[in-house]
Amino acid sequence: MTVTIAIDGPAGSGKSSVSKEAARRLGYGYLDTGAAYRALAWHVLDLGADTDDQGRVLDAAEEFPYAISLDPDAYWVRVGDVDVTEAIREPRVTAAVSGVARVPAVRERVNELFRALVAASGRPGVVVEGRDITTVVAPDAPVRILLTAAPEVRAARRSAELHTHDAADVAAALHRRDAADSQVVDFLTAAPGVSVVDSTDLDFAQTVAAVLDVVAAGTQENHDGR
Ligand SMILES: Nc1ncnc2c1ncn2[C@@H]1O[C@H](COP(=O)(O)OP(=O)(O)OP(=O)(O)O)[C@@H](O)[C@H]1O
Ligand SMILES: Nc1ccn([C@@H]2O[C@H](COP(=O)(O)O)[C@@H](O)[C@H]2O)c(=O)n1
Repeated sequence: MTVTIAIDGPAGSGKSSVSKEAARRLGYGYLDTGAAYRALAWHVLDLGADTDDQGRVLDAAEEFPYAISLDPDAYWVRVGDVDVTEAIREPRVTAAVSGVARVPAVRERVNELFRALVAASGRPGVVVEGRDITTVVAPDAPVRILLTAAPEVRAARRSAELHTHDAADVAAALHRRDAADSQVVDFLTAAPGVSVVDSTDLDFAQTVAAVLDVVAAGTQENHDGR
């Protein structure tokens, strides 16, 4: 059976970069669940529809030819024949994604897809990151982590990444998205049994090491049957 390492957290907390590196070190797959919501938002926009129109979003989700790589060294995302790996990070998609993610029937569909992708991964384990992995997608995972950092630190990291954009605009967009997303799922407080890794005062390497420590403890505990 494939081991699931579940990691949740707010925008810019380091989920993707830290999960990808942890997956490499463990020899596991890496599943970015936010990419499915982003790709669906891209698809709805590509169809010329409004991402706030729940009926159109659901229709689009039913005809959604989505594919994603679970290889942490060869990451790609596709909708049909189109490689959308870069396009789903564009600000217009980021601004629209919360509208798509708040449709309950869409969430049920993609959650089934995530579980199927993990089961079919052919890897000993998969690091799955998102917002509701520890609570909804894989509440029974042997390792569940809430990766967090102070809001101003997350905003600064994201704006260092998007250095062509105004820092205040980047911070405002990040906080707006967290506010919208947290109305749908709670990724700001750890559910019972979920370990918190706070990277506010950690650099990237220290954060990866902290996550791997939790993984080692959790998988050992599971192995011992505790
Ligand atoms: N501990 C850390 N110290 C310094 N920089 C970090 C740390 N963790 C992550 N970063 C950097 O912060 C930025 C945001 O990280 P990342 O994209 O992984 O966050 P995320 O939680 O996946 O965000 P989103 O949910 O918006 O996709 C990246 O540039 C990443 O390299
Ligand atoms: N498990 C998840 C993962 C993501 N979302 C939504 O997708 C958006 C993009 O996620 P990123 O991790 O790529 O930033 C995010 O803002 C959420 O709206 C989700 O609902 N559940």
